[in-house]
Amino acid sequence: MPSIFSYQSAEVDWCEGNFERSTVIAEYYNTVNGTTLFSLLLLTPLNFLVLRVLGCGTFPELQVNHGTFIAYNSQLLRKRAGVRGVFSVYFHMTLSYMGQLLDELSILWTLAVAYSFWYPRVYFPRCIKSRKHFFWLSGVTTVISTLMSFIKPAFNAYVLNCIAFHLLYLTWCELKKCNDKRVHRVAAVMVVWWVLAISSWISDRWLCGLWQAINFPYFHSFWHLLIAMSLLYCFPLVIYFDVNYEMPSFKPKLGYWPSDSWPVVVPYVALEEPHKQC
Ligand SMILES: CCCCCCCC/C=C\CCCCCCCC(=O)N[C@@H](CO)[C@H](O)/C=C/CCCCCCCCCCCCC
Ligand SMILES: [Ca+2]
Ligand SMILES: [Zn+2]
Repeated sequence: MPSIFSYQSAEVDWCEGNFERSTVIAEYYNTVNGTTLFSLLLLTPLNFLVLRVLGCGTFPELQVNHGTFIAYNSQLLRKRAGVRGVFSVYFHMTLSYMGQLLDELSILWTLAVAYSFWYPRVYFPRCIKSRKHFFWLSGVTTVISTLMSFIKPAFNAYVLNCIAFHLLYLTWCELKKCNDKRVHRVAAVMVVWWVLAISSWISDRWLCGLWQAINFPYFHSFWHLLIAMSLLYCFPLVIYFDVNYEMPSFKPKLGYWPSDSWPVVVPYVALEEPHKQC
């Protein structure tokens, strides 16, 4: 009976050929590209710097508290996503059962933390009266989901991917109430990257025979890059709406680094004088 740590003991094997480029790395390109989530960590200090230079200068009395708060939120989101990248790399390097579970459970728990902290109160179920109650609901749901994930691990990734549809619905609800064109642009770009990402993920799982026939089985490695780009636009949106709900006296503004005119930009949250648009 192979150990749960054994190479290729996972219930899932991606399209890329195994051990083609290394004797210790099962899926070379999936492993290398699995590190893209770390890149999100590198962008956090930039976001913090921008908040201090462009945003919080107008609220010197809160420079430490408020700028740190938003940067902290953004950093927490990106740090959780960055740590996630470790398990994805281990999973593709070994294709082990433990690697698969660590990868999927870390996504589940990262989503649980993100929902617990940043799910808008206006969408709480009627029976939930406070953020503390929502924490408990999220915790219980996550523990039950964790136990259920051992039943049929091959289904876990499909269930996790369905959470993106709920995020799309939340985004749509928020955009209906918001007339800030920059928010709509960031949301649109986030969705485009996600559509490309999920198309690559599904393509790798369901059309592997076709891609192997033309010797191009790399769509899952594209998924890692594309979902990281989608998250890069998702995080500032989450922080933007969180500030609107939780700090109504401030007006967050989405900025683009290096500048609006560049074709590929890094979105960030800055602070503006307090007046409402969304
Ligand atoms: C108010 C709620 C705020 C939620 C903010 C969203 C926080 C997202 C945090 C973590 C998601 C990490 C997803 C990256 C997965 C990388 C690892 C990976 O690729 N694993 C695969 C195997 O290598 C595995 O097959 C994939 C499993 C499913 C991933 C499910 C991701 C769902 C969430 C995606 C969020 C996209 C944002 C855009 C939504 C339109
Ligand atoms: Ca493979
Ligand atoms: Zn992967």
